[in-house]
Amino acid sequence: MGKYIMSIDQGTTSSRAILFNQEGKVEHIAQKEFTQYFPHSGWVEHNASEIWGSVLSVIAAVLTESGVQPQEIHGIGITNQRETTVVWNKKTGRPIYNAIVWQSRQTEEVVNNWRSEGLESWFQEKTGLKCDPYFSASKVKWILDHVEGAQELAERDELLMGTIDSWLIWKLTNEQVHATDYSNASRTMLYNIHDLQWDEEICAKLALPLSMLPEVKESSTVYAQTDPSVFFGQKIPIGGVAGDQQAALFGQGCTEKGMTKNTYGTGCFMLVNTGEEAVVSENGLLTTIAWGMNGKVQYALEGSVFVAGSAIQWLRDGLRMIKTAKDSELYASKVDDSDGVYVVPAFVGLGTPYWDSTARGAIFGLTRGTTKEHFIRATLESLAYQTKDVLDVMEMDANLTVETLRVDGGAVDNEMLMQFQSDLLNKRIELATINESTALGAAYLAGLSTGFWQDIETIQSLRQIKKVHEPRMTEDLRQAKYQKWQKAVEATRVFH
Ligand SMILES: Nc1ncnc2c1ncn2[C@@H]1O[C@H](COP(=O)(O)OP(=O)(O)O)[C@@H](O)[C@H]1O
Ligand SMILES: O=P(O)(O)OC[C@H](O)CO
Repeated sequence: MGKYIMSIDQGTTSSRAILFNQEGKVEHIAQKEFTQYFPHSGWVEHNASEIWGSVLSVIAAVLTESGVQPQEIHGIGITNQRETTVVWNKKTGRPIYNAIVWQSRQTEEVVNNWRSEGLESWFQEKTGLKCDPYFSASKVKWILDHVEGAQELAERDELLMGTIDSWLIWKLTNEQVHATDYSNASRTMLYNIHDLQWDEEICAKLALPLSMLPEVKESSTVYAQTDPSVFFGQKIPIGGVAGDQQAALFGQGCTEKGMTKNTYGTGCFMLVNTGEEAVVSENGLLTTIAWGMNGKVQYALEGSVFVAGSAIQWLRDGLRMIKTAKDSELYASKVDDSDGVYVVPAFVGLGTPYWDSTARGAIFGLTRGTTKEHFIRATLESLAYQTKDVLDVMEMDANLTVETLRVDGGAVDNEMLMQFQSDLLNKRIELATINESTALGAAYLAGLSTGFWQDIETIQSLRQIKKVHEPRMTEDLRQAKYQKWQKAVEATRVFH
């Protein structure tokens, strides 16, 4: 048995390869950023070949830098930015257009047409998703409509499509295997999450030949062996695949119904495990597949905050108020509160529960006494307020009370923010020793299918808690602060 599981974490701005040992600890990490293309306002694209190059280079780097031999890798887990869509030519193996990224709004018109045809609930009932450019369906449609000859090639069975996991599996197997997992399929808006099949009616509506779509497999199963010509002379099983937020849910050990995690990265993504029930949301949450394993599928409800850590980047790069994201805590801790200042960072609209793409950022409550410290604190607090917006509707829709929120992502090292989060939610906040929940989740999925770890109980026993925050705020203060936030959001939304 090999000594390590390698996770390939293909994110929106960088690719990472991480080696985990049998205790679930990080042995080594290599990371590489790649180019973001913004061809027009609101468009975001990636070069899928460059992504593949970045993945190969981090695999090489993690092995060279750690001195681990390729034959010591027991299995590979893949986790990825979700929804981002690649269409490639089966014969040449080359993408016919850039990958259209989940953040891109270039397919707004496609989606508007569907909305005006009244198809929103039709899509939602089948896929659990909102009719939005965020998901893959409008992206693949756009590529087929805009790339010359693409529709004909698709009909001649010469094109394949996939999310980034599929693209990487295809490349790692030297263009032999075209597959994806349940969690990624459930973000395409093409997959029927109840029947567990590509939805033929949706594909017909989009004129999308079913032959373009990958085979959907369990998240923890052996997909294929890597081809020795691409993976350093070795055949290594690809044993686990999941979209990054679902992988983080698994990595956080949220394997039982009601367990919830929130990831504080560029945006925030909160998922609650709803077990074998696909709960339908009344409040703008998405119903999605958490993972499929051992012949069963588990579902989750998901809420998204579009701007979270990126608001801190804005303080750093746009306003130049801080030099590093970490400095935000230093300044914010110099004051007891934001002195009535509220920042609503709706830079690209608002996600759950508002789904208001027209809203833009706003600041309230400024006085002559407002200082930089108050402003920074208010911006940090906005991450916590937006998280409360999501958690409140999540508890309502899932009909449960979340006792503990498990957190991960770049911003959780900020103790001021995490304490404020605990105070505002009136809940216990838990940080695990390993903050790499996404990569860890993919490693666990791969390790379970390849016998590196025996069962879910084994991996649960590996989880160690680094820090806990307990609520300390009075109920009156909590309510007063949150009501003010709600007013700020309301006011933001009427400004156009
Ligand atoms: N100490 C901190 N306080 C607040 N935000 C932070 C802190 N450290 C990092 N961040 C934010 O976290 C984000 C990076 O987290 P990460 O999980 O790597 O994001 P992603 O995976 O979305 O790229 C950045 O947006 C950064 O501004
Ligand atoms: O790559 P990340 O961490 O920004 O995650 C992106 C999400 O999967 C989008 O749905």
